[in-house]
Amino acid sequence: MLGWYPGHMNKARRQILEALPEIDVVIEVLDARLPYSSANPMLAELTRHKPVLKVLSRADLADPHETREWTRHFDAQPATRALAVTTTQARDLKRVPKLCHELAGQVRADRDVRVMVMGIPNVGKSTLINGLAGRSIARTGNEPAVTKRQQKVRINGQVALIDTPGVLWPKIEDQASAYRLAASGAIRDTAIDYVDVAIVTAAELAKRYPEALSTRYKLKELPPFQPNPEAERTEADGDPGPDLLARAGFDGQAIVSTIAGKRGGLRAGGEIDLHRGAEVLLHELRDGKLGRLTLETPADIPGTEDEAVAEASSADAAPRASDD
Ligand SMILES: Nc1nc2c(ncn2[C@@H]2O[C@H](COP(=O)(O)OP(=O)(O)OP(=O)(O)O)[C@@H](O)[C@H]2O)c(=O)[nH]1
Repeated sequence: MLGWYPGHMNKARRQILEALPEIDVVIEVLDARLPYSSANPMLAELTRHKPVLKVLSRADLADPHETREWTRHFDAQPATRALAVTTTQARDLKRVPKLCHELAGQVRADRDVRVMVMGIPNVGKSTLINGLAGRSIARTGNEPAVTKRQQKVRINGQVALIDTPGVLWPKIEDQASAYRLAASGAIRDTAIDYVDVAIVTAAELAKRYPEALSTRYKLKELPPFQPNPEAERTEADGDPGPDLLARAGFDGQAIVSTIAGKRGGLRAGGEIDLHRGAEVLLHELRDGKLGRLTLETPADIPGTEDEAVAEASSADAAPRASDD
């Protein structure tokens, strides 16, 4: 999966290491809907543990309660502050220079605090740089990368910002993260089977936000279970494997199937086009049409005590997707 990234990894590492002596504070842009999975696991090591401002972008699409949990979680870490923003809104960015100053500390009182923005593709880095600069200096959207020399721009409040972001690869070594990244649109739709992503996401949403799902798609009754051929698949070709998918099986597939049935995916002869259901669910989720949702909480971070508790309680409770 995602053979694209390793080649870019070295380039990203080189670019960051070159800029590093210049940098006092790192701004790490994360997606507020998946702040764990949209992080790069090597960032702290790569930047030699420089102070970091975690900017949680797309706060407009995330669950405000969970966003508060995440900012609290990050604020409790050493040399770390967090700020949730709608990156496209300049007024949300006003606190950034002050927070960078606080993170840089006294030693930098004699000159500008030097800051570099880093993060995975499409997370909002350029939007943040342009918003902070008050003009368009970094490319946004899907324009191809053009190599150019990094320059510093002075932004409000004695902060000098490197105009080119450090593009890091996303964390893909863990299955749950890969699915969440795919659900959010952060990794290409061709990277993991599209229908699988929708099935796992539907089951997750049924656990975390059953009302949002049932309201949007009027899920009163689920269709009878259809065996999911995808769940039979064995782990191969670096595929994230069937575990999460198999677990998501019943509820996830039933939901995607119901959505397909209601939104133009019912074929002649009564056959259901799951791809259609997947398309509707994933597009609408990404567009915020299901409301403000967060796909993971600090308790979902693997290896935390909280995670063990969360796993146990979700296995006990395991609310059915038909909850209305
Ligand atoms: N709804 C919403 N959309 C945002 C937000 N921040 C960025 N976007 C959108 O997300 C898309 C990607 O933003 P970019 O700033 O280009 O992301 P990037 O990290 O620079 O992307 P790459 O150049 O691929 O590395 C754009 O369409 C932005 O308008 C936000 O806070 N809320």
